[in-house]
Amino acid sequence: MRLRGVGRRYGLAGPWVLRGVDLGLPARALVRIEGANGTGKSTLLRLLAGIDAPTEGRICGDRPRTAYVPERFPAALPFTAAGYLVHLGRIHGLRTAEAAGRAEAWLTRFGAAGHARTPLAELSKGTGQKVAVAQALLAEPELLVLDEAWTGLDTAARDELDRAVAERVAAGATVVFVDHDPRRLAGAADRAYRVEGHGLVAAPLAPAGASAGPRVRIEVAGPPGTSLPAGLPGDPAQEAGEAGALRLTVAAVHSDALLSALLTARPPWHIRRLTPVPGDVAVPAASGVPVRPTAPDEAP
Ligand SMILES: Nc1ncnc2c1ncn2[C@@H]1O[C@H](COP(=O)(O)OP(=O)(O)OP(=O)(O)O)[C@@H](O)[C@H]1O
Repeated sequence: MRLRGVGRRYGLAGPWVLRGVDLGLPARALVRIEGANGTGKSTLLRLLAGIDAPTEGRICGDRPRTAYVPERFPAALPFTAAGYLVHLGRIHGLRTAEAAGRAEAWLTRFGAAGHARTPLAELSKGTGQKVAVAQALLAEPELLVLDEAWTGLDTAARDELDRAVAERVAAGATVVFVDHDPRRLAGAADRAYRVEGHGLVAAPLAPAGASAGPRVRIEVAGPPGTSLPAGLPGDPAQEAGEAGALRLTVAAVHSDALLSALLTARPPWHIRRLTPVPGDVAVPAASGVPVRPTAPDEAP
């Protein structure tokens, strides 16, 4: 999908918010959009998500299966949390039982399973945001558009969303996000753009002075004569490890997806050790990966 010469203004004679925007969205990419307040970030995301149309210009190519987390969640809808997720899952083409299973799984991942039967209107802002994020993730979209989706989430849920984003990208999806925190997924983004002067300009991937985020080292060993699979999540740096092992260094946000890819490779790779890179800030707890590293200095 590609935006060509896209412009958007509100009202017949309103000022242009965006103009002449050209943007291609590659597969398997994490794309950050930044910019000052009111410059048009949400406008751009709504166009990308397909819930708004350009005033001029075109969006070309086949629309990927798309899911979107808006800046404001419409909490007044007459559903329970689980009912809403199943309804959205059905809209995304899932069977009811499958949608219900995914709804339960995502609510559990975000620590909101206890609110499955709570009406949306009675949810706290943070729990409502977990539901908003879950509705987008359960669709396993090819294009995931996140407008300040981390806002209002507790620390554990923010980390979980980081991991879910990395998993989506590892699965080949494109994730486009806006977040007020310049450190959000720093070190993991593949491209960054700033909305400026009604257009898009390339932005540095990690702003000067911002942390590149915690990293982990993973010592792996493959069957003799096997080389590392191509296209691994997080594009890990490689160096020789101990006793014929390979030492991979990757942003911690990609570690779950990387471990999964290695363990499910054919033939599978053996994980010998996982350690945080000294000097980086704390590594988020790994989840959903059927391996526990055995080193005494393993990540928490
Ligand atoms: N539905 C709308 N009708 C009229 N004007 C709108 C509408 N949506 C956005 N705008 C205007 O378009 C401009 C860009 O808004 P937008 O929300 O896209 O910016 P933003 O960069 O996401 O802002 P913020 O950082 O504050 O979230 C603003 O001047 C805003 O008032």
